Amino acid sequence: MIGIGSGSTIVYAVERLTEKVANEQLKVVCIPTSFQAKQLIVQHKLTLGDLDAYPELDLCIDGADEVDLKLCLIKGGGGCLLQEKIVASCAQDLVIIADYTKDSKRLGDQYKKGLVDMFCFIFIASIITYVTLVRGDFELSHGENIYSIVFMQFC
Ligand SMILES: O=C[C@H](O)[C@H](O)[C@H](O)COP(=O)(O)O
Repeated sequence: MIGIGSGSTIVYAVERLTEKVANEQLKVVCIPTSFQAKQLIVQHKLTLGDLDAYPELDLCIDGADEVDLKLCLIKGGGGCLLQEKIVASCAQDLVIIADYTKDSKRLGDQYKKGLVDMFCFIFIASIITYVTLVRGDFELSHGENIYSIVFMQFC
């Protein structure tokens, strides 16, 4: 069981993994850290899994946005903030692949962006609480990534 990270660097690792799986007839299940990682796994015809079925991973491979002298990292520049940390936390080992462009004396010297992960279910739960308290009853419906709130009554 291997966690597969996101970004541009991980693509090389997935290509190599695909060759190894084919050449050595390995049985490997890949758990994605993002939608991009899921697509990468599917494109390479690797076996796709998830944490529900495989909560314990042998390894997780990922990239990084910046790496300092003590090997501390900035990650998540591609927006895979929470999911990649959850997948990595389920793995016995985490392998980070980074080239010299990610090298930094002090974190933040190179990578200056700040990102916030907004998880729909948390967002929606907050809206439900707020709206119930302030505005009264409503109906909530949702599709894959689309949420809509129909208010039954306005105060
Ligand atoms: O959210 C994205 C992930 O943390 C990536 O691993 C990180 O941004 C590095 O991506 P790249 O290999 O494209 O530099």
